[in-house]
Amino acid sequence: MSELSGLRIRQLRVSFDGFKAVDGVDLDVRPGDLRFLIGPNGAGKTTLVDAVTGLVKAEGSVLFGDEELLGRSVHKIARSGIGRTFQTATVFEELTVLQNLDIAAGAGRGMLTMLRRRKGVPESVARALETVGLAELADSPAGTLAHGQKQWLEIGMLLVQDVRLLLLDEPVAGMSHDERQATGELLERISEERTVVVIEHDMDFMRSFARSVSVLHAGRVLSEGTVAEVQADPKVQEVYLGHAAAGDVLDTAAPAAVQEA
Ligand SMILES: Nc1ncnc2c1ncn2[C@@H]1O[C@H](COP(=O)(O)OP(=O)(O)OP(=O)(O)O)[C@@H](O)[C@H]1O
Repeated sequence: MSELSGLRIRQLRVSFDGFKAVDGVDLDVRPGDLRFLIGPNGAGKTTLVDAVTGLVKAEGSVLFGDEELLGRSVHKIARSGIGRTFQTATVFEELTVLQNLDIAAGAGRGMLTMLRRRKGVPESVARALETVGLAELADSPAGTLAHGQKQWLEIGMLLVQDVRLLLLDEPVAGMSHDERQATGELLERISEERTVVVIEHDMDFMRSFARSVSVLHAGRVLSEGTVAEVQADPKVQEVYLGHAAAGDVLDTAAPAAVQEA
C-alpha cells in the first residue's frame, strides 16, 4: 500500500455563468481521515468533488499530497490515485461481481481474455472482495445484488485501482439500517489505509461514523471540526433550521432541508 496522503484545498472557486457554486473554499483533510461534507441542498458539495476530480473547471489550488490536481485532466487525476462514486452505482449489471472487479483492476489483460476463462483471482481483487464483504457473491451477476451491495461493489472497484483518496457521494442513500451500519464499518476499515471524503445528508450516519466534518453553505465552508463541535456551532443550527434558538437540531432527526437530496 502506498503512503497515505491528505488533501489541501485553497481558495477553490467554481462558477456557472457567473453563479458562484463554490466560492473560495479552504479545506484540509488529513491523511487517513474519514471526513464528512454536509450542508443544505445546493451548498456546493458535489461541485467541490467535481472540481477535485476534474469534472468542472475551477480556480485555486487542490493538493493531494504534494501533487497539484487543478488543471489536470479527469484521467490524469484518476491516475493520481483519486476515485469517486456517484449517487447511482455504476456497475456492469450483466457481469459478475468478480468480472466487475477484474475490469476495474485492468491488470493489462484484454477484456475477452478476462471474460473467457479465469486462472486464479488476482491478489488485489481477492482482497477487495473480502474488504467489501462480497466474497460469497463473487460469481453472482452484479444486476442481482441488493442496492447496498452494488454500492459496496463500486467501492471495491475503487479499491482494486489502488485509489488513495475516495470521494463518495451519498453512499448510504436508499440503504436499510443494517446496510448503513455495514457501510459505515466498511468506510472505517478503508480509511485505515486511505483518505476518505463522504458527501452525506444522513445525519445519523454522519454522527456515527464521521471523524471530522465540514459544513458547506452557499459555496463556502461554514463550520468545521468534530461532530460535537459542528453540532454546537450556532451558525450551523441557523442554516439548518433558519434560526439559532432552536436547540441542537443535528442532535435529533435530520431536518427537512437536509432530507430532500
Ligand atoms: N452544471 C451546472 N450548471 C449550473 N449550475 C450548477 C451546475 N451544477 C451545479 N449547479 C448549481 O450549483 C449549486 C451547487 O450545486 P451542488 O450540486 O454542488 O450542491 P450540493 O451541495 O451537492 O447539493 P445537493 O445536496 O442537493 O446534492 C446549486 O445551486 C446548483 O444548482
